[in-house]
Amino acid sequence: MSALAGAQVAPRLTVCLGVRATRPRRLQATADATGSGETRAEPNPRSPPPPPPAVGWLWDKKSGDTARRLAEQKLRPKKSLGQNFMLDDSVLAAIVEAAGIEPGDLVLEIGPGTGNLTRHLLVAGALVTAVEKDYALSDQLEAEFAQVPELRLVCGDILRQDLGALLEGMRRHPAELAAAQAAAAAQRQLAAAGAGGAAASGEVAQHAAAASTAAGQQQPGEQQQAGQQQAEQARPAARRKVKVVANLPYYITKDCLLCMLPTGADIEAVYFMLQDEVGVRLTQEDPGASDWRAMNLLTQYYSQPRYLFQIDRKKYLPAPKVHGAAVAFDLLPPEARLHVPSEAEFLKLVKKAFSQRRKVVRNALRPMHEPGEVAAALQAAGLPTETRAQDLTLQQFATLAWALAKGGGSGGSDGSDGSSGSSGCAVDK
Ligand SMILES: C[S@@+](CC[C@H](N)C(=O)[O-])C[C@H]1O[C@@H](n2cnc3c(N)ncnc32)[C@H](O)[C@@H]1O
Repeated sequence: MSALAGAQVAPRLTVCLGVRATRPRRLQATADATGSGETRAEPNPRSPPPPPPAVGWLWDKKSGDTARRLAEQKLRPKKSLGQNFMLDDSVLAAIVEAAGIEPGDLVLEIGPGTGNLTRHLLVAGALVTAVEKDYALSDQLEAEFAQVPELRLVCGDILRQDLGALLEGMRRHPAELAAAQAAAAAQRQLAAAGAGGAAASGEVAQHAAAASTAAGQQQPGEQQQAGQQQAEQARPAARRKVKVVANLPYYITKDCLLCMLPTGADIEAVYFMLQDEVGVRLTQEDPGASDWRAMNLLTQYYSQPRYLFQIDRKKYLPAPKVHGAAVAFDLLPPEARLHVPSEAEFLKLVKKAFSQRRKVVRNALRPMHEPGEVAAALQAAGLPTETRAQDLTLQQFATLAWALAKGGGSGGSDGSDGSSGSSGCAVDK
């Protein structure tokens, strides 16, 4: 049974994890998830068109004013948490547009902060799970979005989450939401039927019970709309991939990428706002530059990175020393990755080759492989024996790995596919 199935209303699910003690989940009653006083699924076909989505009422320019809201709440940006808040709504809108967010999309947001990006995601129709480490901000969000079941808030450190479990929970969200919405609709009907006599309320009560367990039988008009919604949201949920969207605290950029990049089986794409310099470096295609590093190879192995746009540093509060950038990483599912003898050994080989950048590869790979063995493999791969790591493309590294595997070195195939799976930080840092 879903976590919300027993509730007769549509509460927002808050999960508190991390160093602070887990607080009891708060189930807050509301007769109307939109907060507008209207219902979202009117059974009467002559009723006015359906009102805007649940977060519509939250959305206004003023509430998007990050600087004012921080001041009102007496919250100072914390440097230790990489808090550089985005002040420009058009930047947030642009990244949501670039991510192609559509109604029902499952989105993981890292560091929602004041909820400014979160709002854009919700208005685009996403079902958002947001992980915020700052408890002061998290509490604020919790209060503000209490009536918005489309948002699930996790208070904790993204790097300490079990990513696999988090993603699994996100897949259950549409079904839980549909059940909660149906239960809320039933609750409204129950209230409306209060004056309608015992027979009618008996019927509705029966309906409420059914709806609260599995979004079950409903009244005709509502049944159609809720049914459609449920079908759209719940049916493909088991297979639906997640998008990650974040104005990332710069200090966790690399760790977040190491966690997320290998999850192409579960995550479709990652859209990060990060330091411009990092964005430029990670999206360069060819080797040769002094800033071509193991991280470039790893990024290319797991994804197709795309530089989207630069973000002026003055658009952040406080303004950091350097400009930002929006970058997309389209994650490759395991079957679409470059074929290598063993994924784990391949990544070890790349890391080792870059560990002593001044050395040629055949010396840098010691003691993993003897220089003579590497020289022979380089020759077999059609590469000069004086090759340095920063000269090699991903494909050339793969060719070298195959040549070494055939030569029987310790870094060769271990017979496994080396898949790092889809949960947690499986990449060896
Ligand atoms: C750059 S701010 C972005 C805030 C907001 N999304 C915006 O665009 O203005 C980074 C946010 O990530 C939060 N944060 C920092 N470290 C985190 C971590 N390890 N896990 C989750 N959130 C974190 C900060 O508290 C802050 O709210």
